[in-house]
Amino acid sequence: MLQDKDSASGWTEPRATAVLVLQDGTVLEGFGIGAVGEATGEVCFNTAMTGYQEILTDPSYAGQIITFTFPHIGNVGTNEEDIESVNAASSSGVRGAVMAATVTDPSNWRASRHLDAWLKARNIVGLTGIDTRALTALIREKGMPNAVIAHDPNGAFDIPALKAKAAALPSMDGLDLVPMVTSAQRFDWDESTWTLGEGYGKQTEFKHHVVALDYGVKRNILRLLVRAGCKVTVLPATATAEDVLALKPDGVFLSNGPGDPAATGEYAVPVIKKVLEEKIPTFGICLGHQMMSLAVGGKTKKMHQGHHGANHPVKDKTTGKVEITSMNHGFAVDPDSLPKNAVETHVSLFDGSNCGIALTDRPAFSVQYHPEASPGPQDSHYLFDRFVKLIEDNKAQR
Ligand SMILES: NC(=O)CC[C@H](N)C(=O)O
Repeated sequence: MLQDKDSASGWTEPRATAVLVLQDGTVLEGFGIGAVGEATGEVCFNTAMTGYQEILTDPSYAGQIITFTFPHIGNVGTNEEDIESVNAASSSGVRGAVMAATVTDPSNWRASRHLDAWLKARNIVGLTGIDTRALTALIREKGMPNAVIAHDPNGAFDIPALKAKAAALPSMDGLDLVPMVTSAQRFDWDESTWTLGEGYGKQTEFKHHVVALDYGVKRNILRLLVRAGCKVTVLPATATAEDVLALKPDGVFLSNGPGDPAATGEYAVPVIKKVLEEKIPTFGICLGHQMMSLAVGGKTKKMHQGHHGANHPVKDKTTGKVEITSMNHGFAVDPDSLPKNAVETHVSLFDGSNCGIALTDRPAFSVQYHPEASPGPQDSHYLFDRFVKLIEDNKAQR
């Protein structure tokens, strides 16, 4: 895509204004959108056909560049509501966005901003106009590569330097990225600060108090906990077991988040172990699920291409029901590593990987997927009721 004038016809091929340079030296040239500059990360593909704004604000994507397999991204613009990060810290998630088609002007009654301006404001470097099918095929074959994404309106790229930079990036294996996105301090989640949808009316009376350990929590999880009747206190990922217990919670929620669960587990697992020892009802999602598994002695492993999409069928082995779920994970719990007191409750019908556990000797369970993300659309919301039931049963026993 170099600028090259054909003097006979006067035709000019446009100059590339953005590039994606993979660790293996592959260079993909296209057009820049969003933030100008360079960003680095692990490239994963997301197959969701809707929800790009939720995806781009999910703190679990910290340290990653997303390539969308759906070609038309951005055509409904962006709005003030479909945001999953909960504060300034957690909004520094995804590093880059790769899209097939040129982003058109927004056409939607909810749109308040063009994706271009919105990406700029969130410091996300974007690239359009590349063959995302080929990139996805490459990821399927070779696994998720590290890469540098660069956007320069003048198209001046030092390709050898970018290649060297991409090749030198550390693997996601072993990276604790939670400090980038966790809340700096404790706060009580207040629904009224957000524009609420139907059924999400402001709660003024709460039946239960839940402490949410924030490893990069998504907003809709907090909203659904509130809708289920819980007052939610959010604690930073570095909170100690004493910090949690001092609040005398009826339940503890372990959030989703970025990076390698084993790395974050170094400081989070002792806290989770203590919470489980105290028999406090506990519910974990995604990174929370992985770290609950680590806390009972299980192991996690890096996946080849991960699961990122909104059409993943999961079977609840306790009811036999299949739900269509949203997923975003690059690590998975090894079911063979689980101890006897951790029963596998959910499995992926795509590849049989573990999607959930329940403890037999503690009021605790967790899932690998995102029950709050509603692709089913509400197939998995029952998990929030399951959590509240655990809390209620636990209260009744005391
Ligand atoms: N969404 C998440 O919580 C992701 C968990 C973890 N970072 C993974 O990639 O597997």
